[in-house]
Parts: sequence; structure tokens; C-alpha cells
Amino acid sequence: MDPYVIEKNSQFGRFLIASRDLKSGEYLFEDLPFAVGPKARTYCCCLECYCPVDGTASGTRCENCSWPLCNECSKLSEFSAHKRECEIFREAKCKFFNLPDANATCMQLDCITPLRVLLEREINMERWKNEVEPMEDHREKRINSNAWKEDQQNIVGYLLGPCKLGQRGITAELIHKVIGVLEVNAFEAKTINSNSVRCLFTKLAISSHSCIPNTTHAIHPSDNFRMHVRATVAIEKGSQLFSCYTYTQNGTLDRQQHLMEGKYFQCHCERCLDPTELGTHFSSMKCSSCLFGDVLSSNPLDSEANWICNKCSQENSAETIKESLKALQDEVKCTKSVEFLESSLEEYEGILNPNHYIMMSMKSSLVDAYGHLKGFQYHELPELYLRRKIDLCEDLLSILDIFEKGKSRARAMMLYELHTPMVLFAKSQFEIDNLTEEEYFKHLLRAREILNESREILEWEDESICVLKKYAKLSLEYLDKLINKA
Ligand SMILES: C[S@@+](CC[C@H](N)C(=O)[O-])C[C@H]1O[C@@H](n2cnc3c(N)ncnc32)[C@H](O)[C@@H]1O
Repeated sequence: MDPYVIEKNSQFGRFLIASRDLKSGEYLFEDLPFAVGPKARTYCCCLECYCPVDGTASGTRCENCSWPLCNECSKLSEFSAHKRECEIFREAKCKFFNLPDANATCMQLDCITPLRVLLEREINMERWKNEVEPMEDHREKRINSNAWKEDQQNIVGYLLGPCKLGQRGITAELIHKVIGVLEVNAFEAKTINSNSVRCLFTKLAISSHSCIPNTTHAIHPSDNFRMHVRATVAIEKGSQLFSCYTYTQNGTLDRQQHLMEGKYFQCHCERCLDPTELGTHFSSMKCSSCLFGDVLSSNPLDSEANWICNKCSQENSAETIKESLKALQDEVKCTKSVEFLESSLEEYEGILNPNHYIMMSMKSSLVDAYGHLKGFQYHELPELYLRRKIDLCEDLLSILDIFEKGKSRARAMMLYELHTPMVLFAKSQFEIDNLTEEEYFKHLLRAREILNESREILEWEDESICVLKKYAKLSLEYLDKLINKA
């Protein structure tokens, strides 16, 4: 029996419901993409392996159809991803037009993924009818947009004109449907060489969005982009399954804008409705009037609503808040220097809540730096910085425990980052007699617990794109040896 059933209502369209109680970490289902191809408005890439390719006259091309392939793929005797469109381009004599500039966006490639969906439809009509045709494409919301006009010219006109797809019974309406389905439903994935692609999965795409999801998915490029879906938390029978279509680490204003522009809906999840974002104050600013209250949106679903201090009731226009946030973001965007990040964190304490997403993003950059960046690698890191990294990881985890609760990849990665400074800090404290043998042992066991939780979650990833999966296993072996010695 499937762990889910599909239901439908006017708020969500189709959605997934747990058909029984699901355990945290329970495997739910797998999905193979209906089609895989380049992302929209992308750089020029190889149509077989998606690595970047020079789009100017000096770039390598397919001998048969003249479209971009990398040097290695151009020597293949048979294609896999590029095979079908290659025949279409060759038969219709549709040549690739070289780009004037190697860095230009390659709009010509926008037709590739829709074309792959259309060609798969011809040989897999049953899956098309059952799984792709019912997918949401938001035609009525897209039809008057500039993007629709661009797609009409760039994709529909091209496929029906030079590529002569009309001769195969393909219509403009069908092509627009496919473009909409891809825009609303496709998932971004990485190839084994870490190049970006989009994949049209049909099962998980039915799940609704929430900014506090209860499922996680891992796409395995080394296994035909097979997707594995699991529950991150226990889910009661009859509850909705949610994935997240945007970034949980963005504030409500940015998440709402992303969902409206890309997926054409407003999210009404518990987190979006709450100005404090579930008590985290992830979007709250400090009041410049009373200096100690938090300034929150009076209506997080309305990007133009005023922001009000929860202590002195001082009001600020949405415009003022957006301008301040933009100025702060611009300031921290360019530099990743540890000293600058640390001093900005201190400086912004008077402007932003310590849990604000800008603060969290700087803390996350510091976690990436401490232990890894030249000059701050573990072997040269003083105890003070080890302690600092532990505190930063714990701050970030306290937020992830709310927004990406349970067995999520984001938590796994942060737990991994946390275990190393914990071990090193305990070791150095033991060496200078600040910890007894028993206390040291307890610290090591706690670090092992953290690392093991991380390893269990990372086990679900494809090793070809997740190096941490291997590192977590090796670190656990090392830690077990250390514990046995202690
Ligand atoms: C990937 S599809 C999900 C499946 C879709 N409901 C269907 O019937 O095919 C995304 C679309 O579902 C709807 N949707 C998903 N999550 C939603 C949410 N939290 N609130 C409102 N609509 C949502 C929106 O129309 C969105 O554009």
C-alpha cells in the first residue's frame, strides 16, 4: 500500500495525504524523472553531460546536428540525453547559432527541456496522460506575462517553425502547457559533475509546499536521477505531506516573493502567517526608537504592510524596512573575510534580532570558514575559535530544529560541522587537565551521537555529489577508535 493518497481541493489543487502513520525517517517512495534537461535561461552547456561549453564559434559542437556538446561527449558513438533532439535538429536542419560572447545567456537552449518532454510524451503516452497532463501549469496567470511572450517567440515559434514539430501533431497550446508544467513543477538537481539540470518528477511534484516541510528528497544523478523521498518527522495518518519549493533560510518577504513569482501562489503556512516566524524572530529588526523592542511586519502576507515595534508601537513603512535590509545585505554580500563577518555580526546586533536571517547567513559563512578556510584550518585553530564554532553551529541548529525539523539534510550538514570542534575542544581541555577522563569520555560520546545522527541522514544521499557522506563514515570510524582508547 502506498504511504500516501492523492486528494484535491480549491486551495492546493492536488496534494498528498499520509495514508497511515509515518515514522520519522521512513522511506516513502521513489520517482524517476519523466525528462531531464538544461535549466531555463542558462549558460551554454553540453547537451549530453551539461558541463559549460563555449557558445561562441570556437566551442565544440555535435557533428550530426551542430548543437553544443563538450569535447568528450562529441566523441561518443551514441548519445543518451541528446539522442532524440539530435535527430529532430538534423532532419529539420536546425543549426545552433553561435553566441557573440562566451558569457552570454544561451536562450536557444530554453527549447531543449520542453522538447525532451514532448518527445518522451510520444513514446510514453500512458505516463504522460496519467502523470504529466494533470500537472498544474498556471496558464491563466502566465498568459499575460512577458515571460509568456518570450517563450512564444523563443520556444513555441522555434519548435513549430524551424523544427517543424507541427508535423508531429504538436500544437502551440501543448508546448505552452509543457513550459508551464516545467516552470511550476520541475526540480533542480546536480549531475555527477555538479552541473545544474532540471528534472520533471511527477510524484513528489504533487506534494504541496510548506516553509516548514515534513519530507525530504535525495536525487541520485549516478542512478538516472532517481529520487528517494522520506519523512523527516513523524506524520500522522491523514496529515498533508509537504516539501519546500523555496529556501527555508530566507525571511518571509523573500520566500513569499519567490513563491509568487515562480510558482504563482501565496503561502499560508503557520510560519508565514506568524510575524515572529514561530517565535524565532527570523525577520525581526531592532527598534531604532525604544532600542530594545522587535520590529515586526503587521501582516507578513502583505509586502506593503507597515512594520511595528512590539514594545513601543513605533511604526515603519515597508519601504523603509526593505531599504535598510537591502543596504545591510549589500554590505555583507561581497566579503567572506572572517574578521569582517565577526565585526558585522557585532555591529548589526543593534539593528537586527540575533536570529535574523542576515545574522544567520553570516553565522553560516563563519561555520564554513572556521576549520576549513586557509588560516583557520582545524590544525591551526586556537581553542577560542573552536568554542566559537560550537556556539555558531548550535545557534544555527536551534533555527533548523524549527524550520527543517527532524531528519533533514540541512540539519545533517550542521551536525557534521558541529562534531569536529566538539571533539577537538574536549581533547585540548583534557590535555590541559580542564576535563577529567570521565568528562572527556562523555564529551566524546556526545560528539559520536551527533555525528551518527548526521551520518544516518547523509546515508540517503548520492555519494557522487555528497562528499560529506563519505567523510561522515570515516569520521565515525576515527571517533570510535578515539573512544575505545579513552
Ligand atoms: C508543484 S505543484 C503541486 C501540485 C499541484 N497542486 C497540482 O495539482 O498539480 C505547485 C502548485 O500547487 C499549488 N500549491 C502548492 N503548495 C501550495 C500552498 N502551500 N498553498 C497554495 N497552493 C499551493 C500552487 O498552485 C502551486 O503552483
